[in-house]
Amino acid sequence: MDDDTRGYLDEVMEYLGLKRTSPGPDDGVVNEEDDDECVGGGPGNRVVVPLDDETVDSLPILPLSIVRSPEGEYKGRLLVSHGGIVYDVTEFADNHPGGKDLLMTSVGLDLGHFFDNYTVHGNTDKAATWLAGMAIGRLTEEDAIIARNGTDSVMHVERRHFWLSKARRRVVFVAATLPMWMTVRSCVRFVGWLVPSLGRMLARLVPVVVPGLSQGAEPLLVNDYNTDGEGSGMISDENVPTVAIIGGGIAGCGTAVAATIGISGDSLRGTCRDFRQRARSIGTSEMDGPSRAAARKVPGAVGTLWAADPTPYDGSLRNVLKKDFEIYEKVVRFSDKVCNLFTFRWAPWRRNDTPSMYDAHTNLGLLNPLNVVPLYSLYKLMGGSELWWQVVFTPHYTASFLVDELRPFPAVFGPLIEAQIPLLPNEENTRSFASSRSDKDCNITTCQTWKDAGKGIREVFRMLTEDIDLRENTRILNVEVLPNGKKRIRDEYDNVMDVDRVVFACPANAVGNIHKRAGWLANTIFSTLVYADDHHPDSGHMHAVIHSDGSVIDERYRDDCLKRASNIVEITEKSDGTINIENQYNFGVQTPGPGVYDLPLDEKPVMLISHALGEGKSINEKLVVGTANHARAHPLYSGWNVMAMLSLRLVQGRDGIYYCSNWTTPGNCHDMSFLSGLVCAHAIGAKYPFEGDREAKKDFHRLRDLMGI
Ligand code: HEM
Repeated sequence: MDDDTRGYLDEVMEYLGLKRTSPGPDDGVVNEEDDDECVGGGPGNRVVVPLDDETVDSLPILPLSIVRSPEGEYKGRLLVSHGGIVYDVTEFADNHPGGKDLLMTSVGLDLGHFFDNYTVHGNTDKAATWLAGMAIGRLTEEDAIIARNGTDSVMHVERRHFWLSKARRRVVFVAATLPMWMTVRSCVRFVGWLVPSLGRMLARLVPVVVPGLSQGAEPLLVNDYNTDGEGSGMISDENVPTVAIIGGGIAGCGTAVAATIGISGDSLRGTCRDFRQRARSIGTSEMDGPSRAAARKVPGAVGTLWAADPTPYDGSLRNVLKKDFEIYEKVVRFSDKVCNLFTFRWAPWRRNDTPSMYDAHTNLGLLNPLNVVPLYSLYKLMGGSELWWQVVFTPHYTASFLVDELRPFPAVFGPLIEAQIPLLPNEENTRSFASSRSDKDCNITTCQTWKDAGKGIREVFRMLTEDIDLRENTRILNVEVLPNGKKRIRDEYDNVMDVDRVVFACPANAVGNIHKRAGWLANTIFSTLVYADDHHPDSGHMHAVIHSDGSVIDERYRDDCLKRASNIVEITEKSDGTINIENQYNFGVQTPGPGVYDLPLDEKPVMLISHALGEGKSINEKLVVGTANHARAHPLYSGWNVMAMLSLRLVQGRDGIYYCSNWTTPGNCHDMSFLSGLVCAHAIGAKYPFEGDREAKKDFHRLRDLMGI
């Protein structure tokens, strides 16, 4: 890799918040230092707790059976082990930045597996030093090995689902009562419209939030902050209304931009404070470029597929698995018809509406059974083969969502995703044409804007965070509601700030430990959300390697793929009979920054982000720029998550606290997350900033409807 390319990759890495690190467990990087242990403190380091020999020797030896007590609790204490030392994490559980639910997953188990797969723990020395203060005993050498070897992803997933199923039992109850609460809210709003003071009083009596009327759920108005008493609308600097946004991903930026740009005159104005928990979410790896190739090496499904190109050719999987493609097409058509029926797409006033990701769950769409019936079940019911699902559907969309468990995706998802990242390309969802760069170019309709993404991402982030008091890499410890209605925010450096509204734009589990008084209902919702890592915590799709080693692509397709594919997916059968989905994001095509985009195709440097390398493959360590970890980045689009997302309206705005982010939307895309931020800002009093675009505004209102605010 030449210096320019390395410099550019470094810049992209820094910008995306990715780290130059040691790799994850299964990422195939040939790295002599892989086994070296170092104390937590650098990005991606293994977590080694700083306990000296004397302290370790003074710890009592405990039998493994104590750590591994049923459900992990020993006499009400939560115990874990790590490197042969036993830690009591009972008090820490309520302060764990990743949330109590995730920590509970590890109780009774060894932390090595968790720290390897949630590499955030090695980014600083916090986890290591905090653990040091919690050591209470040690295991014998044999027990330490048993503990480590006995903690794997199977055990992890089992435990995680034990806690998830507890939350699910509760959320079913909440979701079942949702229609009743929605009726109550509407009645109270109607009363509030007639007699505002009576509406406010009633809103205080019901246990769910009524937008605009419950305490804290009213929009902030400039006049409330008018200090000169003359009604001139002037705001003094001290008295300006403030909003704290916790989480600096695309959703947090959405709130920020609307709260600063979209607000003028008659509504909220003023500073907006963004506590960036991490600089991770902006521009992560969901970018889709012009097209995507897949080479499959699984018996019965040998062939290739240019996903955006329907043209039949010898060896195309469209021919090899023709029957399954036809079945899938029928499923999509069926789902489309049912969804259209519920969403009134057939009605004259909706005929010109553009397709929308938000439609499915709005208005009567809520009653559509395909919101909860999985697409997979319909496909299987209609005779589709497991092979096609594993070799075509899952890899194709894993490359988009970085979620390799797609069976829970609801059937409404079929037509929605076909409109955007089609497996069944046609004239409406794909354009195929000769571009100035290649006569073979195929473009997926939604993906053309990415051509300038390298430059664009920087510019977009700068613009979104303009005029904002930005605190990067600052953890928020606590949000407390004060008697005067203000929210007091305390960060890890003991800074304290009182604000009028708070917007959480971070992963669901993390909210609970920051907002300790969120209440039973909110906590039930936070606990229900299921993410990709809850199914496959150690799969290669949680760990990315950024590099320029083109040899990882089968040489038969290498040149073509590097020039024109946004993703390259290779599916192989592993020696244990399971299927491996290797995914390379081709950054050379996806986010070619200034100076790279315009290069002739055969002069472009190789810029790849690899996931789940196939057996026997490796990446030359010298060509590696860094790694990334996707834990807690990708919620699943599942019936459970839809239930939680729809129920969230019952707590949105309580005490002036709102929630946005991917888990508050039906799906997992940057545009939805961004819009969720705008929706929260709007509930707080900001105007929708893109008034001119009618279709976009319709989607904004659809998402408002879904989020219930
Ligand atoms: C009991 C031992 C654990 C300790 C001492 C611990 C400690 C920490 C610390 C210090 C952080 C913040 C890191 C930073 O700011 O640099 C963190 C974040 C996190 N932890 Fe843990 N952790 C533990 C267990 C777990 C487990 C078992 C999981 C997953 C199953 C987990 C998942 C997470 C996640 C996802 C975050 C990131 C939260 C966010 O940024 O939104 N942790 N943990």
